[in-house]
Amino acid sequence: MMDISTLRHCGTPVAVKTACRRTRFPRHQTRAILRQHSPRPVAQPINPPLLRESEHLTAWTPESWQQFQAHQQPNYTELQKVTDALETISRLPALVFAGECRNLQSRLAKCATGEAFLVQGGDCAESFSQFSANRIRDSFRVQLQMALVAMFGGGVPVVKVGRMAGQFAKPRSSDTETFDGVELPSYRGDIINGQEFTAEARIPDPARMVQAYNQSAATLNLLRGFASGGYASLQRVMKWNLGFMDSSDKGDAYLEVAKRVDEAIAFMVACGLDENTPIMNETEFYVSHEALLLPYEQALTREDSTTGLWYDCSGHMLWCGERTRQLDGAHVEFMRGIGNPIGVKVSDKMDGGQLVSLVAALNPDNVPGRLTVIVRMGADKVRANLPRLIKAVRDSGQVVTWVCDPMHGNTECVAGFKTRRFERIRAEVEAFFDVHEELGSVPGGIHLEMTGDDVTECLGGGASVDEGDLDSRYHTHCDPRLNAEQALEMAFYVASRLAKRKDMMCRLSAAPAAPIF
Ligand SMILES: O=C[C@H](O)[C@H](O)COP(=O)(O)O
Ligand SMILES: C=C(OP(=O)(O)O)C(=O)O
Repeated sequence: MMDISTLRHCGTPVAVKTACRRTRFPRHQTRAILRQHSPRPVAQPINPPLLRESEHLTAWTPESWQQFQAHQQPNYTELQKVTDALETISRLPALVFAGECRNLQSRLAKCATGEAFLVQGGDCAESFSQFSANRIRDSFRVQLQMALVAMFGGGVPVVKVGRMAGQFAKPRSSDTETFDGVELPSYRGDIINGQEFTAEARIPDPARMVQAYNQSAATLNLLRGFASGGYASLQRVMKWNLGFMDSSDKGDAYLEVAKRVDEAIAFMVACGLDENTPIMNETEFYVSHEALLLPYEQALTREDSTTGLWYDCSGHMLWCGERTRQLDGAHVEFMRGIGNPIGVKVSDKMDGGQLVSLVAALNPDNVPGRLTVIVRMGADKVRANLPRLIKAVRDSGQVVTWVCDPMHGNTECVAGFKTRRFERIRAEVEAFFDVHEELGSVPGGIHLEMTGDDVTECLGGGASVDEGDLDSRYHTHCDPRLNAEQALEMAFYVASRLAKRKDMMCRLSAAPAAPIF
């Protein structure tokens, strides 16, 4: 894999140019590589005025967010019940360990440099009614398949992070929903209120936080079992295919990859590889969710006895949504103080200066892997808007992991259903890779709303879900998810782009080094 150290063999910018010419790189890619690797001032301090703007972010405690405006929070009416639920949760065990969060952060640092790739996916909104071991298994299984496809095809390690075991709270565009002339408070996720369209269900119920905690604990328990108990063993890759994909194109394509992996493993075993090593039988799987419901997140924030840092132990990675990422808001205040790796969602509404300020507030020590910027702009907007964000962050010397969420900017309403077209989703991923290729920056991962179920929520793809199919298996509690086949199709596309990137880097590193003198 090409990284800065391999490029050093190419020597000066002139030598890089020569190497690029020898390997017949298109001119724009040569320019991009030069930009990436020519000497540049070491991390400049962020604009002083921006630093001054965020000076209020100094003393942090797990509850300091309460002094700032918190958007998208429920209006609980029974305050004693809120206190009781939060007290209960704060006495319950942490769901994740700080050491696991640190491991994930080091993996995400590799995604920032192109030495690994993040595949983050799962439900838009986990729900109490659809909670089942089979669903957890199927979601985990399709994420394993995607990782295998991306790793085998793209030649990079894949970091697997589920939107699972805590993805219960939803930010909404409007506080109310109207149906048949009846207006009710919006559904905000099962951790807050019920999806049924009745006045009673829509009342925020604090006891739901305890139920969400319990469901997260059970989900995580099962995921840990699958990850380390043999289910994820590389010798089972042929068995990961989901039954309903047996006769599909993508299912067949997956089996082809699995067969080749199987053959490669047989060869390595013949060479003396020990089949019983953990690397063959276990996998790392992390969980993440949007840290939206701040009282719940605070109740799970614990001091790590090893480092003295505070970790939000509700999940390994937490992110701040597009609607709650205000620099002077409560969510940013909360997120800046936790030790977990964190993410921030960013649309085309973000400008370069704002992003630089936000990154500085959330990752003032510029720690690689600490901050993932999850870009969600819509297929049409990425080419026009992402370059200025990448350049602003790069010029300020900040290190972030760039990830593409091709779901949230591509939602539309068709035949009364919120849906997304696979072709638009893929177009956004394509634009994301293209922009990074042009700028010489690193596409670090993908973030998807997806499920292991055979749902019909997103249109198109090889599975050819069309408008008439939407109402047949539309089960999401909030936004439309890719079904297993569509998710796998996306993994094949990502693998092709990773392979292209790797090939580009290899050709460059293989070019004869220019003479040093
Ligand atoms: O998942 C993201 C948001 O919660 C969701 O897109 C909001 O949907 P809305 O615009 O229908 O409120
Ligand atoms: C609400 C979400 O995304 P965004 O903040 O990007 O709208 C989400 O990922 O669930």
